[in-house]
Amino acid sequence: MKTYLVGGAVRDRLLGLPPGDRDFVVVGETPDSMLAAGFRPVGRDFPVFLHPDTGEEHALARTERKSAPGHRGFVVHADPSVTLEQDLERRDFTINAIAEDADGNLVDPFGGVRDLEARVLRHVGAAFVEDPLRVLRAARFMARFAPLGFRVAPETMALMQRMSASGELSSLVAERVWQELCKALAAPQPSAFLRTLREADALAVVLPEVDALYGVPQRAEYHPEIDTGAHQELVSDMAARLAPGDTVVGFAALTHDLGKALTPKQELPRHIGHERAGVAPLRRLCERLKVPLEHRDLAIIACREHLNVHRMLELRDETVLELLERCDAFRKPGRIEKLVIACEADKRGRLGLEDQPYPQGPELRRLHAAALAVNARDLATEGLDGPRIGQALRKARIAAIRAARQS
Ligand SMILES: Nc1ccn([C@@H]2O[C@H](COP(=O)(O)OP(=O)(O)OP(=O)(O)O)[C@@H](O)[C@H]2O)c(=O)n1
Repeated sequence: MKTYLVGGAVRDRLLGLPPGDRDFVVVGETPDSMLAAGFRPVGRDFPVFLHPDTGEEHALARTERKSAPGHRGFVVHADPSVTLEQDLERRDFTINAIAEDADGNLVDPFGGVRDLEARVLRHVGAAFVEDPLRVLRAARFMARFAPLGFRVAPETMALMQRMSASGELSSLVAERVWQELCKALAAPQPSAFLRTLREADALAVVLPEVDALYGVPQRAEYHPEIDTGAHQELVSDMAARLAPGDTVVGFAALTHDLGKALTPKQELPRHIGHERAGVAPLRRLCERLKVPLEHRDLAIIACREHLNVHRMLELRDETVLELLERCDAFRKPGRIEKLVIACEADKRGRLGLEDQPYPQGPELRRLHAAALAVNARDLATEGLDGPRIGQALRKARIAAIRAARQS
């Protein structure tokens, strides 16, 4: 059986990055011969099989990689006469179209190694347009590789712009768009995802709520020299630095200021009420992309509460308790930590404040712990019951917060 390692595993090893999943391409086989060799099929539309021992994915060489409406992946036709080169020719980027045989020899007909060395993301050929998701893939590869010095080749960017103009991006299914956004948020530089999509005229199609922040001025005392769009880029990169790989924090950081596109664009914008105004566009985005509940819930809390967290040190004890209650922190303990990191990214994602500490974080955690130390069971043993327990619990928790503040 002629089997080659392809795609991300070869690319990442050549870049000296830690190896991820290994994908293989198999030449000259049919679904029946794969089954006869003990491989297990994956799904119905994909001629992909799992190795009986390693469980690694082996795809039959194919000449079509179209995404079809309603399909999560490709509609493909396996054909044993398809050569390795024909398969590689239909792939997205030259750096993803390098194959390696079992002896470690590279097969690189489209100059992938040269482009890796030159740090260029270049499409392989005309088949690039077969899958509009590739515009988003380019952007998420930039989120990962821009810190290594990568740029998109001008001819590839021109092609991406034509793909955006064709209107095909709006046919992408939500799950595929969300998956690329998530991979970008898990990468070291999510801002490169946003910038690449903007340059390709695609951000307004796939994330119009995020795109709407560009051109909206920031509050003068923050950084008047950049707009709200640039602020969300800085905040997203800071979140990736503070919580690497945490897409729940990353999504909250990205979307916390969506309301600023809706608050009046005065000469000295103060964006009063943007934290409440942002919830509606955020919910719309989450519904459209079928964002998982964990991501959605934290993003809504961060959107609504980020100003309260910033003001935390000045808040009254009652207001601190309300903030903690609104965060649902008593039921989901990890959430307060993530909220604090998203808010810290907001604060430190401002020019000149990158290395400043964020005292609200440790303080909020400390008060949260003090409030949590009081529980309803303690009060029940004091003979209280029913609605009076709720009131007493509130009072006792406010007292605990007050005591912790003074200690
Ligand atoms: N729309 C797509 C999706 C995938 N591929 C090809 O299939 C390979 C595997 O895809 P995937 O696992 O999504 O990406 P990787 O490149 O492996 O990157 P990573 O694992 O880092 O996500 C890619 O390298 C690329 O050659 C493609 O050409 N077009």
